[in-house]
Order: sequence, then structure tokens, then C-alpha cells
Amino acid sequence: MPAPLAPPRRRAPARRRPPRLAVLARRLRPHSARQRQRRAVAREPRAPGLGQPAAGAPRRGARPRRGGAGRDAGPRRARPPLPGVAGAAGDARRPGRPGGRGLPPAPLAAGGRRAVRGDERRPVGDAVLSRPQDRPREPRRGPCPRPALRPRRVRPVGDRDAGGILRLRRLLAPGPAAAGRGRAGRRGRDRLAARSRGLGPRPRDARRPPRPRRRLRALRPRRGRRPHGGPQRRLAPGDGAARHGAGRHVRPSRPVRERSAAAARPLPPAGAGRGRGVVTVTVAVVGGGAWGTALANAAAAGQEGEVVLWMRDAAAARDAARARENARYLPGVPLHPRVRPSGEAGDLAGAGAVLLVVPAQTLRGVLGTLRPALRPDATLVICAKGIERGSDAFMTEVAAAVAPGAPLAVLSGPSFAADVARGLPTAVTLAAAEPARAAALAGILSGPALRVYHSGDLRGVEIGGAAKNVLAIACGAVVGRGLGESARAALVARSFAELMRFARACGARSETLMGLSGLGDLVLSASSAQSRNFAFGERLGRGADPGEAAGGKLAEGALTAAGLVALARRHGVEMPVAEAVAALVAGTLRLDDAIAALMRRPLRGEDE
Ligand SMILES: NC(=O)C1=CN([C@@H]2O[C@H](COP(=O)(O)OP(=O)(O)OC[C@H]3O[C@@H](n4cnc5c(N)ncnc54)[C@H](OP(=O)(O)O)[C@@H]3O)[C@@H](O)[C@H]2O)C=CC1
Ligand SMILES: O=C(CO)COP(=O)(O)O
Repeated sequence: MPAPLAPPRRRAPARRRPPRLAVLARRLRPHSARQRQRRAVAREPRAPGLGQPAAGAPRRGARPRRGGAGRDAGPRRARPPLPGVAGAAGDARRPGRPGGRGLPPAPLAAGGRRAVRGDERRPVGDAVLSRPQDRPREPRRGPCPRPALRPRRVRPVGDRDAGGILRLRRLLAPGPAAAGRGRAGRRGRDRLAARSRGLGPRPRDARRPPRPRRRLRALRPRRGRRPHGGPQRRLAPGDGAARHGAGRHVRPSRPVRERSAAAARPLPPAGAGRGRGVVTVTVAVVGGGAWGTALANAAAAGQEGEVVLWMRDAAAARDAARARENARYLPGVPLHPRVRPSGEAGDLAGAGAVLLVVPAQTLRGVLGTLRPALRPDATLVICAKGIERGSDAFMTEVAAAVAPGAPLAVLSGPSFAADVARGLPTAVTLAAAEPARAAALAGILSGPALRVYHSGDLRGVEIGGAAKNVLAIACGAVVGRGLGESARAALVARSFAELMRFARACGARSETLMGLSGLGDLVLSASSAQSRNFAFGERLGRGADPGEAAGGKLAEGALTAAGLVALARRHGVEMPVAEAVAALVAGTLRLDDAIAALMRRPLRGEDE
């Protein structure tokens, strides 16, 4: 029996009026590629919490609609399809976009994730993979509430660096820095931030008015000056790779813009008129030994100003200036063209940063002599590693006593002068009380091969440098005596344990000592005969007399051991290795007895 026929369904009478001609014409008109893309994006659902706009809300970054009613409100001319461009006229069968119009989707990356195209910042995964016809349709008109959550704008690291660097530049720059400080800082920050982005203008931000053209002009390099780190920058001796072949045109291994050497870029002096003279942070190095010369080269490569390399021996300075080489301490290493050896204290007068690179035991005397010639606000960067004999004072304490009120910084870490001078990769730490000062100085000294980390822990950084020299002597002695690599490794570990105990007792941070100036420097100096302290210990181990073991070279550990032990006792910290070294250096203990005493110590927990 045939099934009973269902009664025919009655259709509700159409309520809408037939569209007018103009509206029909608009619906049929081909869409631009941009428009199709925008609509396709609007249709795709987003993951909650990642900037999902409320229904009907305009996509962030979409062009604002004119006249309130939107662009659709006005009459528009239909554009003819571009000849030969598939889908230019709204081809519904575009490849890769089933049944939909718009641009084909970006290729899928591994794991089903889609490569983000252009400025799209959308979640990837199921939402994107679902078919267009399955996606919920969103009304395209109506009120435009603000999105509940906006995508977070990722702030480039350069922004932060630039802020710190500029604050430091003000600290280092001579003259009345207070005038116009705010404006200069903001302008500079904007400038460096824009440069650090490097790929074009900042994305539009509705909350900020557009920047006047006048400001953007500041981003262009000044006439006659090659942009810092430009691809054809001629490297000078001391510029990393160029150290091996002075004068060659070599492309830098890494754009200088990436590191914070931006600090060295001259800025208009605070309070000065726009476009007038510039201020460069002039660096001076006090001490023309191996480390002072290597650092002078590094500083000259890291910033644009001249670097004065002060030597106490004026004749040696003249020789170095003439030969463009410090033949006594760093033979075969050309001086950077902007390094100026000098024996005149007056030449230090303009420096905003003065690196003190003389033996620790001479720091008080040298600084006392030169202090009147220095700018009172010059940052004193202590590069000597040691504790003063007699006073048992740390180098920062010595400097603070001689130059009260002067800003201080400490540079330390695993770094043989010869390695740095040859452009071999090296990393050190620079500490200053103000983070901005530390960051900017680190930027000035950093280069393609020298990486300077910054820290706020002056005491930790200086203890690492001073104590490792003492402990390296012990390691050298064990090796010199032929006690084997196991003994050396045990000694390094136990030395590090007492270094940490001591540092903590002095108020330093453990993390600092676990870094470059601490563990890093101890490992270097305890494992290489290139270290003068290790070599000193090695000679002791072979039976040399403590008075001759230095071989005419500077072994800071031998001069620091007694002070370190005295300070440790004052703080109630056990440092058996350091005590053994102090006794060996003083000639009150034989090496075999020292080793036997260390091995006889009562057993204890490793972390006690
Ligand atoms: N070499 C290295 O690899 C590193 C060294 N350091 C530290 O840097 C400091 C200096 O070491 P480094 O450069 O190697 O030493 P050097 O022995 O190579 O040079 C010492 C320099 O200090 C000068 N000097 C010595 N006594 C005085 C004084 N009373 N007044 C003025 N100048 C003086 C010497 O001048 P003159 O020639 O006239 O005697 C020489 O220029 C040390 O504390 C060391 O621990 C830190 C990191 C690495
Ligand atoms: O401090 C140094 C390396 O970091 C240099 O060590 P020496 O003074 O033992 O040669």
C-alpha cells in the first residue's frame, strides 16, 4: 500500500522586501583579495583567551570603516577581474579553499599546525583545520563591542635594553644631564626601539596618535657616518675576526645592532638643541698590561669614541702609540685604531667610564694618584682580581675609600687576555649597583667575540675573581706534584664549595658564584697552565721556592691568599684549601703535609 502522502508544507509568506537593485549589484560585485582574506579570517573561530573578538567586533588591525555605516553604505564601482589571475573575480573553486572564497590557506606545518601568514596572529589547530561550512557564522554587522581580551603585544627586548642603555648614557655623559632629561630619554628610547624592530614601522596602536614625521627622521643615519654595524663596516684590529688580519673588509659575524652596543651610539646631549653636537661615552683604561690592552681593544671595538690606554711608563706609552702594539704584554696584537696609549693623567679627564686594570695590590695607590684627574662622576670599573694585603679589603672597598661617591662596577670572569685579544669567544660578567649602568657598560664592552653579562651583585663578582686565583694555585700544585686528574677534579669541587660558603657569608648571591665569575673562572684557572696562578702552583708542586714560583709574572692568588683566609676566619667560614695555599705561599707548610692534612680532615656531609 502506498504510504499516505504528507500534506504539502505551507511556506511562510516572505517578510523581507525584495532587495533593491543597488544592493543586488553590490552582492554580485567581485571582491578584492584583501577583502576576501579579511572575511575568511573573520569567519574562522579563535581559541578563547587569545583575542577572540566578540561577535560582530571588527578584527584588530582592520581598516576602520568610514561614515559609521561602513564602506558598503556608499555606491561602489565593480572592478573587472584581473586577466590571468585565478579567482580574482571571486572564483569559488580556488585551489586549497574548498567551496570558499579568499586566499588559499597557508601550508600546514608539522603536527597539523598552520604556518602563520603575514600579520595574522591566530591560534592554529582544529579551529583552523575545520571546514569553512562547519564554522559558526558570525554576524558581520551590528554594534562593535570591544574584544574581551586583546592579544598581548610582544615587547621587543630592544625596548628594554634601550631604556636601560639610555639611562646609563645619561649617567655617563658629561655635562648637566638633568636638563631635558625626560624628553631626550623618551626620544632615544623610541628611536632605539624602532631600530631594534628593524623590519618596518611599529604596528598601529589606536591608543597613540601617529608620530610626527619629524621624529622619524631621527632614525636615519647621519650624513657622512656609516651606520654602526653596517654590512660593509670596515673592521679594525681588535674587531673580532679582523684581529687576525688587520684592515681586511670582513662582514661582522653578527650585526652590531643585536647587541646593546647601541649604547655607544651618540645621542644629542641632554638639553642641547636638536641636530647639534653629539656626546660619546669615552672609555679610559688605567693599566697597560695584558688585560688592560685587551680590554682597551674590546672597548674601542664596542663603541665609537676614543679609548685612552693609560700606562704609568710614559716611554712605554709612546712606544705603543708609535708601533700600534703593546709589544711587552701583548706582542703581535695590533692596537685598535681608536686606542690611544698615553702616559698623561690629563688624558683621562673626559672619560665617563674608567677601567682599572692594574694589579690588585697597586689599586689604592694608582687610583689615589689619578683620582684628581678623573671626572668625579666617572664610573670606576674594577678589573683587578684580588684582596688587598694588610687591610683585607675587597677592591670595591678600596675604590670607595679612595674615591668616595664615585659610581663603581666590577668586571670579572673566565678570560685570558690573550684569548680576548685574539678574538676568541669569551664571556665575562660586569656588575654595578644600578642595572642600567651594568647593562650599558656591558653593551659598550661587548663585541663579536666578547660577551659581557651584567649583574647587580658586585660583591659576588669580585669574590669570584679574587678567590679563584687562590684556589687555582692549589689545583696547579696538585698537578705539579703529579697527583692525577681525579685529585684535581676533587680539589676543584671542594674549592668551589668553600668559595660558595665564603661568598654567602659575605652577602653575595650563590647564583653569581655559580656563574662566570666563580665557577666559570675557577674552572678556567684550575685547568690551564695559561693561568699564571695555576702555573705558580704547578711550580710549587714541582718543588720551586714560593719566592721564585711566580717566574716574574703576576700571580694575584699568592698575594690574596692571606687576606682571603683572614676574611674567612672573621666570617667564621672554613676554607681549608685556601688556608693550605696561604701556608704554602708563606712557606710555613710543605705541599705533602698540606695534602695529607686535607685528606685527614674528619669526614662530613658534602653539603655541610
Ligand atoms: N691577564 C689576564 O688574562 C687577566 C687579568 N686580570 C686581572 O687584571 C689585573 C691586571 O692584570 P694584567 O694586565 O694581566 O697584568 P700585567 O702583569 O699584564 O700588567 C700589569 C700592568 O699594571 C701596571 N702596573 C703595575 N704596577 C703598577 C703601579 N704601581 N702603578 C701603575 N701601574 C702599575 C704594569 O705597568 P708596568 O709595565 O709599568 O709595570 C702593567 O701595565 C690583575 O688583577 C689580574 O688578575 C683579569 C682578567 C684576565
Ligand atoms: O683571571 C684570569 C682569567 O680569568 C687570568 O688568570 P691568571 O691571572 O691566573 O693568569
